[in-house]
Amino acid sequence: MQHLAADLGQQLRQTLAARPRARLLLPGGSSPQVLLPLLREQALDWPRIDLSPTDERWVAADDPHSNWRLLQQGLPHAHCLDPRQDAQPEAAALVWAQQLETWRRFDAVLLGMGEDGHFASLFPGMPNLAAALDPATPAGALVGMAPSAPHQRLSLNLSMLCDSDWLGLLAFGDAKRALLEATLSASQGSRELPLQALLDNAGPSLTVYWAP
Ligand SMILES: O=C1O[C@H](COP(=O)(O)O)[C@@H](O)[C@H](O)[C@H]1O
Repeated sequence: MQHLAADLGQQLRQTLAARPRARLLLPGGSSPQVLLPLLREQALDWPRIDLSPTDERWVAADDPHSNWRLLQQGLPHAHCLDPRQDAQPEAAALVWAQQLETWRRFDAVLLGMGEDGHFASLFPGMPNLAAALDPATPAGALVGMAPSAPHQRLSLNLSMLCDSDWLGLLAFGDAKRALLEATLSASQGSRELPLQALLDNAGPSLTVYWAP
């Protein structure tokens, strides 16, 4: 995890040496909980860093399940954009994506994954999954649906998430490792498993950070 924090820190420092602001996307869920304190210790001019979650659960901003809340509390000196840009999820997704449009191309995007092969809030079996994983779909955000509560989500699509100078995937535990290895050795082309689409599309530009 120290290695990941150092790599992200270096990428952000390089960006801030060249430009006024750096743009960073981080995952929510449980995985970043170990990373955030290490990242906060990096020598970075945090007020010049714009941060957004890769996806958000459709709950109140102060709900314990909120990814925005997790990031905002973990990196309090960064400027963390709340995806809840409207009272309705569809409109919120639209406005959130419009705001992120002004940030692209991102400087660093770190993704998390689930044992079911989802990343961000792009879950297997979701009705609008095929379009969300199609690299030909314009970069944007959508309303996602998780199989477990909280069900309703906002998520950036594959095109948006991969539009970054630095792309990482954080995974903990043996089950995620086994899924990654099986997916990497599977034949390319199937987009039924979101993770497969990510690995196919990102190719060698994606660095996987695994920890037990
Ligand atoms: O629901 C989510 O799941 C993934 C993976 O979460 P984890 O708890 O297994 O690390 C996460 O990347 C995503 O941001 C989150 O909303």
